[in-house]
Amino acid sequence: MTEKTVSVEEVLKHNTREDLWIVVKDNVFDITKFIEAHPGGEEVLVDLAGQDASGPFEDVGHSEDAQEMLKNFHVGKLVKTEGGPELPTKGAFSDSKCYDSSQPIHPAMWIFVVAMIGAYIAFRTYFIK
Ligand code: HEM
Repeated sequence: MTEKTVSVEEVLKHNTREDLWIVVKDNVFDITKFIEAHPGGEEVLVDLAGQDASGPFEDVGHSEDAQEMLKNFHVGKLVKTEGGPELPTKGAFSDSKCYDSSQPIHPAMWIFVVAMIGAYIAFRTYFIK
């Protein structure tokens, strides 16, 4: 039996929470029914709907169980046509909603820390006799 093939155009259509396909390493998966059960949360998957999720999937360092699980949702092999549309991709952690440890701490965080220290000193000064 030959494996089913899926075009980029087809994947692009399944880009909503109610109808959610993603691509991992040139294989297409229909994960609509899985998103609620995903241990990493729904949003990261919805954010990648109709896209190539290979980068983020790899970055998380999913277990073998997770890779096995993927097979249950297999639709077919992705076929790209020359000159055709490209699948959007988040590439790596830094573009997705996943935490990116390579980014420096946001300046607003420092303001918050300084404000908390200031509040603590004020509290000690005025309320503790
Ligand atoms: C449809 C494909 C996916 C499947 C079947 C899947 C499955 C799983 C499973 C079973 C876990 C539990 C830990 C483990 O066994 O590795 C997990 C955790 C996680 N997944 Fe996925 N995942 C998928 C796609 C993604 C994508 C595209 C992202 C994007 C960033 C993602 C982000 C995460 C995160 C952040 C965790 C860690 C949750 C935690 O430990 O708190 N997953 N996933």
